[in-house]
Amino acid sequence: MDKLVIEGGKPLSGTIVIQGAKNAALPILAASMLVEGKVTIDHVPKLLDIDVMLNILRELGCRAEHNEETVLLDTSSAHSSHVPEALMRQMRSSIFLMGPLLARFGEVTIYQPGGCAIGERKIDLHLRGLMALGAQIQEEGSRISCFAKRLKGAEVHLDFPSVGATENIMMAAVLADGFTTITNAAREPEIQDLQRFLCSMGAKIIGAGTDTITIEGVEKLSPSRYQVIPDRIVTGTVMVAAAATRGQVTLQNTNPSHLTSLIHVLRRAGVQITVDGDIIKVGCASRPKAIDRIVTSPYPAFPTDLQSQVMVLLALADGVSVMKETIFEGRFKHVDELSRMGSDIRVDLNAAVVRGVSRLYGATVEATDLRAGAALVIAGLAAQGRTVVEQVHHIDRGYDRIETMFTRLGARISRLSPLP
Ligand SMILES: CC(=O)N[C@H]1[C@@H](OP(=O)(O)OP(=O)(O)OC[C@H]2O[C@@H](n3ccc(=O)[nH]c3=O)[C@H](O)[C@@H]2O)O[C@H](CO)[C@@H](O)[C@@H]1O
Ligand SMILES: C=C(OP(=O)(O)O)C(=O)O
Repeated sequence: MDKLVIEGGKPLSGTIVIQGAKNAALPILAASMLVEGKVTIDHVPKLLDIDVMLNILRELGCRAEHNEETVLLDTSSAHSSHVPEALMRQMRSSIFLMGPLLARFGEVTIYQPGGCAIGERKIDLHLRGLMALGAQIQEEGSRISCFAKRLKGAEVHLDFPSVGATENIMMAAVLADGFTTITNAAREPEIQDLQRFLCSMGAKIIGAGTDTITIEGVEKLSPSRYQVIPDRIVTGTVMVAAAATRGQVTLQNTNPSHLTSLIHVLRRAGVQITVDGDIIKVGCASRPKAIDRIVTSPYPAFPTDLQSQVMVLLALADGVSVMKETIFEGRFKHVDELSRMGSDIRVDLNAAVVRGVSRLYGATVEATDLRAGAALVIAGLAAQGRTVVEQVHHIDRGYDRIETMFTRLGARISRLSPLP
């Protein structure tokens, strides 16, 4: 298992170009199964989760290459609608194959998806959405089989604005007969990106980015070339790292409008942020200020995927902050690890009370999930002394060589891999 070794205490400085968004690229790659032919997707980051998605697509019979940041897919040779359990279990996003395979083949067999242990993460909203479109679903243990000769447009109301369920239902409805309306849909930028990709192939969808999405089913889609949006969570991670190390960083290829809630929080903490087109500049010369209340909620509110990273900044802030996590019940696992580094954080149910300390100290810590791991890297960069972050494979799910990214900004960070 790889480890990251960080010699902390050095302010980050320099310029960085932000990678394409994992959470946009994954559903877009799955949605490519809706079309027969050659699809090109640009700005796809080199990540473990992307490798898993491409392996699943190959297993289904597609040809897939990932050169630099471009994925070339040929879906015309796809012959299977059965995703093997071992691949399903490698990540949560394997669930995105359900809607497209059902729409294309009239049947799909999948298994309960795997992924980081950040909560129970049911898939009931995905299944109920597909049933509303006319799918018959059989569940036997972790195996889930769905059938529908042709899906039929319907009104689907989500009890909770689930990102993945919204995307799965959109993808299934694109080739359904008639109109589908999704109400209480999630509004994340990645959903808008999926709509743009599907429309580039000839789908008829409006409303992504609002809570009502309307899809008019079409007979067939045509292959296209598409570029995914910048990763707002990686952007946010670098912004917080710049602030926590009291550095000065310029981020290129960002979409600041996707980060309004984070920018607001960082400015309240006293971090200087300037925005110019797709460039964000972050600077922090003095100790950040505490923030009395941050609550994670669906977009456009503060994202759960940045909760752990911002907690590191607040752990170093002047005063007491409170962070409430409302999306995933198991997303405070970084707290125990941060306490090894000298933080003072108490968790009470879904709230963390963070008493800022003037300094964190290097320690050996474990990345328990993707964003918890990113938070520990930020803590290591800001801390005095050496930090070793273990279980780096979690971080590799979402960051394209995080050590290279931070080395470019002057950090002293390297990866230790076990000898083969
Ligand atoms: C690949 C991707 O885009 N991942 C993101 C996506 O995950 P994901 O799509 O899995 O997140 P959801 O929005 O679906 O989940 C939010 C909440 O709804 C619950 N739920 C979800 C589906 C369902 O059928 N039943 C149910 O109860 C989940 O357990 C969770 O408590 O949105 C999350 C919330 O912004 C982000 O943290 C993830 O980074
Ligand atoms: C939780 C995340 O991703 P996933 O839904 O793929 O587990 C994340 O990106 O922080």
